[in-house]
Amino acid sequence: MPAAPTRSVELTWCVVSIIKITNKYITYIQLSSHRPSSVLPQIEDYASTANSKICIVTAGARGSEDKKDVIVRQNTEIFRQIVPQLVSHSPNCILLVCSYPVDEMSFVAWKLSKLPPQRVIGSGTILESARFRCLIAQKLDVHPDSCQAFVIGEQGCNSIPVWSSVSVAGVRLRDVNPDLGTGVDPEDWQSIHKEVMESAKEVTCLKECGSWGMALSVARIVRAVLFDSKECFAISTHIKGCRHGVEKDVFLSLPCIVGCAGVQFIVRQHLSDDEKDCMQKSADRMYETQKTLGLDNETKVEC
Ligand SMILES: NC(=O)c1ccc[n+]([C@@H]2O[C@H](COP(=O)([O-])OP(=O)(O)OC[C@H]3O[C@@H](n4cnc5c(N)ncnc54)[C@H](O)[C@@H]3O)[C@@H](O)[C@H]2O)c1
Repeated sequence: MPAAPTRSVELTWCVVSIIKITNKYITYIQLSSHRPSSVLPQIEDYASTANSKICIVTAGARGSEDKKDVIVRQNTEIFRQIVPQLVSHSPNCILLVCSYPVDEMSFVAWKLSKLPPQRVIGSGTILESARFRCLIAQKLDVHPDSCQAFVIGEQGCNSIPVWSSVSVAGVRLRDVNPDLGTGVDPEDWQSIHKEVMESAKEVTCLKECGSWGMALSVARIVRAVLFDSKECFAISTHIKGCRHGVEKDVFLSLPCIVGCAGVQFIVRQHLSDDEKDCMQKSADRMYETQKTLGLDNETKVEC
């Protein structure tokens, strides 16, 4: 693996570095950097991206994550410049969105691209889910691969840990501890979700860069698409009508089977009433933000 630059490590750079060494078969990766760099090729001419199987969009405005509404509007303008051009040259591509805030930007990319919803994927809560599994595994002293656990919904502080389905080797932990993940749990499993949300800051503090974990997650999604592996990831997807009561055109994370067609299907987890309620609240928040983006008149794609 190439040595990490000491300053200003962009997500694009990390994704490309990881994919280069793990995957020989990628035909093209969309790079978003405008910044002159000896490492990142610059794309001025979108024709050079023609017939990509997968286009990864990491372009985004810099700004405080507290000002999410401002960033959504700025990034929507950036996506207007990028997405239609990309898709016109690669009409059969899978569009993989990483830009913040990923759920809103996946919706924007879907609207602007006019692609079928299963071909627009947001990186969503894939990294949170990996960290969640890891911390649960540490507490139980088992390998993370032996733990099934997902963080779903909205990426960030409103994400939802699905305590109701956490299991090890098919044993649901709620069957062992019915209070698992609740406020009255004597074992305080709830604090693990807090740790997941704080871990991004901690990683950035310790490593001076938080992009490598995200880049590894993106590389896993890319591999699943290119090798049609049908792996299951918590990624941001169009969730309307997915049986959790959400009837709005919004993108939120749910466990999805990923293959060459993008999201092959959404896994229908049995959520508790509280978890469904949180999904609905996130969907309502998304919908309110989306209404302000002026995308309502874009051509609607049938789901
Ligand atoms: N770093 C992470 O761990 C991480 C994780 C998840 C999501 N994200 C999100 O992914 C995005 C990229 O992260 P980053 O750390 O690389 O940020 P960054 O600010 O270093 O990179 C953003 C890139 O977008 C480019 N850009 C801006 N406007 C553009 C336009 N109109 N056309 C083409 N390119 C344009 C910039 O030149 C820059 O290269 C951000 O939105 C970030 O919030 C980052």
